[in-house]
Amino acid sequence: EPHHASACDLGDAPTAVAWPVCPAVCENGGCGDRGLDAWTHREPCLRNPGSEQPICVFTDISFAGGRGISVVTTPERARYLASIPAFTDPANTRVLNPPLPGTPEAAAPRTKLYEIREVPGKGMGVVATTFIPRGSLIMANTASVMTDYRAFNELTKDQYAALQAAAASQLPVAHRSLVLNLSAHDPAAASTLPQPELVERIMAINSFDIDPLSDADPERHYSFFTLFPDIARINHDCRPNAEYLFLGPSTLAQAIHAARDIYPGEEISVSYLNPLQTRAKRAARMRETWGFDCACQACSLRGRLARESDERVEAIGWLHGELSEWSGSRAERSERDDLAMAELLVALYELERLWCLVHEGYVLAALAHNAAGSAWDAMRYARRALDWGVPMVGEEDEDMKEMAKLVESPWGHWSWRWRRERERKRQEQEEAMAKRRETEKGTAAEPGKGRRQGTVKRVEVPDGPLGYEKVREILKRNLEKYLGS
Ligand SMILES: C[S@@+](CC[C@H](N)C(=O)[O-])C[C@H]1O[C@@H](n2cnc3c(N)ncnc32)[C@H](O)[C@@H]1O
Repeated sequence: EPHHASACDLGDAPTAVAWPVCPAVCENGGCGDRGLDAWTHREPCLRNPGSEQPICVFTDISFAGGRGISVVTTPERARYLASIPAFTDPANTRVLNPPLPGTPEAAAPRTKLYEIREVPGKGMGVVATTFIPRGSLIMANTASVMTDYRAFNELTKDQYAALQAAAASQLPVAHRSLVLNLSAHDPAAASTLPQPELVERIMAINSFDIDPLSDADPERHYSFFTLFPDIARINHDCRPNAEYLFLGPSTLAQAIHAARDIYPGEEISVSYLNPLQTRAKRAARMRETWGFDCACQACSLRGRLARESDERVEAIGWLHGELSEWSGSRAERSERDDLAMAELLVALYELERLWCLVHEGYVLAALAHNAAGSAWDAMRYARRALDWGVPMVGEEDEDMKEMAKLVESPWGHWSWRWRRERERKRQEQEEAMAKRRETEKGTAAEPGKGRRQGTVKRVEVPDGPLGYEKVREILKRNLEKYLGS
């Protein structure tokens, strides 16, 4: 049962519906709380019995240069959100978004990278109008409507749909119409469905899972279902030419970067699902979660070409797993095998046209080269990993940070001559143990004895042809295991 009580001091902002307001927001110091004052609207609120906190709609119409944002969440989280740089430093978000349709900014002349228009068989889509080089920022959007997963867990569907509708309706008018015009699959939906149902549908079709609070969040990793309305016009492709990247608490924005060079007239695409799955798995997932059949080039391959693509996807998965492993099983393999596997991995990403993921191959190739003591090759791959990877996953990504360190000094990186170092440490440990045993026996160790005296056992690198054959053999063995045939 939602609480029915009088409103807190919430101003006279228009909402689409008359709302019961939960007094807990005020009782707990909410309305007088400076953290919550940052929000221009703090209603409506709903709370079911057993829930610790109400869930309310918090809107800040001044966010991102007057574009606005609405968040369906608890007062505690709203207070926290209001303290992050996206809110406290307005300069961060002022010029991030494309101008809102119908505003004077939209009419002003400017260089456009894309247009939003009908794409046959897909509804609306985003099409490049100029050459967009790989790595370029294509567009960015601050969040419009964010729904805390807590709302899905603690409220009924009718309740959270009502809050989401209020969230959309409290946005400034040009922004609100941008949101309400998004795809609801059925063009008649906007005029036939009640507002809560329409907004719920728009949110379901167009939103991303975002974790904006990350480490600083007291409850950590609580996701928000988040709408970025311009980005929401980008259609899916299993081999996309662009990738999305959440820019974090500094802006609460999502960015789209080109994963490869994009030419005028090409549709800009992202992948809605993990592209590293076989065609059948991708198709099943697409049907199940999105309700449409993907007709992208990779999904339209036939016969042998389709089988080869699936095999490459499986091989990428296996090679990636093996080359990410830094333990005993890797030590059993030779450095040469690692290098051949890394080269193969990079080639497979390229053949599969997985431009949004190829940096992962470069990362593993850089580490494999460094582990084999080949510093310059390692640096070359690490540079490529950064060049391709940073626009896709950001500088703060752990792999990218690792590559930045490797580029600076391959020799000081943990992966440098990994097998040899591992063996040296193992020997040192053995010698220390032996010495301890000696001492325990009461036999005084002679000076210098038991210490390492340049006796590092080098790992043997087998001679003979560097084996593509051998890698094929390993691959085949493991793929059989993996594929079961
Ligand atoms: C986030 S929206 C993308 C923009 C949408 N086309 C529009 O008109 O606003 C997602 C919806 O677009 C359509 N869509 C996206 N990618 C598609 C594709 N590759 N083929 C067919 N329809 C697609 C589906 O209806 C999907 O539910």
